[in-house]
Amino acid sequence: MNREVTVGLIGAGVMGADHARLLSGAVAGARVGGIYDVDEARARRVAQDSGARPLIDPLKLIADESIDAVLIASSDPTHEEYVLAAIAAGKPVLCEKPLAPTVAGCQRILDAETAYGRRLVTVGFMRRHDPGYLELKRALDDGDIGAPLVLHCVHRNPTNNPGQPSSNVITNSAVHELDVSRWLLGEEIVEATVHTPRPARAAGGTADPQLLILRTASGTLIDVEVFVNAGYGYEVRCELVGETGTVQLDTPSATVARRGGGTTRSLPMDWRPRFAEAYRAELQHWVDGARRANPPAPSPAATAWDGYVATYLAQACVQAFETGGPVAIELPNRPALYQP
Ligand SMILES: NC(=O)c1ccc[n+]([C@@H]2O[C@H](COP(=O)([O-])OP(=O)(O)OC[C@H]3O[C@@H](n4cnc5c(N)ncnc54)[C@H](O)[C@@H]3O)[C@@H](O)[C@H]2O)c1
Ligand SMILES: O[C@H]1[C@H](O)[C@@H](O)[C@H](O)[C@@H](O)[C@H]1O
Repeated sequence: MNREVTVGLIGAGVMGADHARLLSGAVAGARVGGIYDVDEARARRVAQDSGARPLIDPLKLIADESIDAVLIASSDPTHEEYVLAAIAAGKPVLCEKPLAPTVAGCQRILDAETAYGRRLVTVGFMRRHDPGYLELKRALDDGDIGAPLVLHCVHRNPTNNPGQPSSNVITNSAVHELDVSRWLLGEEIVEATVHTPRPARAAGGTADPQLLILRTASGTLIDVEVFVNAGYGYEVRCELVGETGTVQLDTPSATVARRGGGTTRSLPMDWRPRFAEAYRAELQHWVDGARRANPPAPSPAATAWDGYVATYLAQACVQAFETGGPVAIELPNRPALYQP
């Protein structure tokens, strides 16, 4: 296929609406053809804005002949059913993270894709397309800072479902660091411990913040402070410490104000402005892949295997949170379809 890719979108909430906006105005070679959301009014609104058709049956939308590729941005527990339907229809599918919230759900997706015999699934771990993270990876891979020793990560949201189960802080939020750390370092995480301070009052009973300490196979240590009810803004930090230097993400800010004897860099209040370029690049990369029979390699994009591993690691961290102890992690063998 070398023509325009017609995308079927499932989920028209915050992310679905943003993806529809990008596909319609900032990504070349794609259009949104149909949209489904259980909330019909939302689907209608986003469909109107992007010139798509609102549909009332998600499985028919996925199977529809006019739909070339499927984008899933519905809530976490609904991903599996839609990804499996896209694989059954033989269509490329970009699924927002997490691939599925349980390891068993991710396994069913791996089994279906392996039986299909070709990779169709991409997982929306968009940080792999962020210019800052790409530069960190380049610096490490080119030997600019020597061998990696420690990766410091901070992931803060102003507010995020106060009172949600404490495990969600890991499976829905820290899962980004679990994915991006193994991608950056190019090796697997083999041990996890989770520490919690006194919970923030704004978290409404959720254990938040949480401090994840992870160890990789070669002995690099990763610390992740994830604090999703931090109040003040949306912020993601990352510093990689190597044997001969360090490299750190800068927090992009459109302006710096100087007044009253100080400087102020503004922070966004959610992920969309912070990762705007990452979302755009992720979608462009996915659309380019869907248009060609053989997508360009190597690719930073996360496969179903990466989605499986992220959920596997998240579950190990939940176990570490619940037991208070270190949890040793041994991944199953990577199926042949996902060998590099
Ligand atoms: N990559 C990222 O940075 C990022 C950022 C935010 C959210 N996400 C992920 O994107 C997904 C959507 O998050 P959001 O922030 O847009 O949430 P949201 O609550 O704004 O939107 C979710 C939408 O899914 C719809 N929905 C619920 N059940 C459905 C079903 N069975 N079928 C179809 N639609 C259904 C809801 O009506 C809602 O409109 C989640 O999986 C989330 O984890 C990823
Ligand atoms: O679903 C969102 C999204 O993945 C964001 O990137 C993350 O910062 C939030 O914590 C999470 O709730």
